Amino acid sequence: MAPRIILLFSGKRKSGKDYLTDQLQKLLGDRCEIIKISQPIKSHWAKEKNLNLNEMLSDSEYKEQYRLDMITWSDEMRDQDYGCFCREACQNAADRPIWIVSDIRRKTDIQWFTDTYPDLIRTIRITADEETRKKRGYSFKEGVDNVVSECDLDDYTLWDLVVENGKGRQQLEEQLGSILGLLSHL
Ligand SMILES: Nc1ncnc2c1ncn2[C@@H]1O[C@H](COP(=O)(O)OP(=O)(O)OP(=O)(O)O)[C@@H](O)[C@H]1O
Ligand SMILES: C[C@@](O)(CCOP(=O)(O)O)CC(=O)O
Repeated sequence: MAPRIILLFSGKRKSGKDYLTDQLQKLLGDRCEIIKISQPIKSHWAKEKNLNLNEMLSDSEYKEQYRLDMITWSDEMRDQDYGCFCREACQNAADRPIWIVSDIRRKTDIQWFTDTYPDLIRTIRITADEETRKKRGYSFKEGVDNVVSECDLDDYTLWDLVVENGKGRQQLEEQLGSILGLLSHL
């Protein structure tokens, strides 16, 4: 079964992309599949450097030591083929009607999904104020927080939905309800 809808989630570090997409998955159960574009990047890096892949995929501090190197390496790969990680992540995804891509970071990510799955794409931006993100473990890092990886979608305005997940956030049920609204035609 090919996906019937693909939700693309974007947001700055510690805005809550993994948190909200995990909660959404709990609600949707086996109707949905979470896809991470960073999965093939982290897998490659974990193999190369003999690292703990599960820790790399979690929200722990562990992955932060390697973020800068992973950005540099993955951008070199994208320069040759901007869709390489999107494609690999989707190839490994289960056949489920709803795909949730939890880490859209670049305009080229949106372009690849829109070109590959026309009409199925909905884009969601998660926002959170800096103070809240800092409480969740964010601290500014040169070469990480001021480069394309974090900033390319700052000036993107065509979101289907923006979900506030900082100080002004609604209850979780309301946040999830607004996202479910994008699936109402299914
Ligand atoms: N609405 C929320 N309520 C409670 N805790 C939250 C909420 N949103 C996020 N968090 C917590 O904040 C931390 C960071 O969130 P999360 O890992 O989802 O961010 P992220 O955007 O995926 O970050 P990164 O880009 O660094 O992977 C996690 O420990 C998560 O549980
Ligand atoms: C290297 C990178 O994929 C790390 C993403 O880690 P995370 O989604 O923040 O867990 C970021 C990027 O692709 O620019």
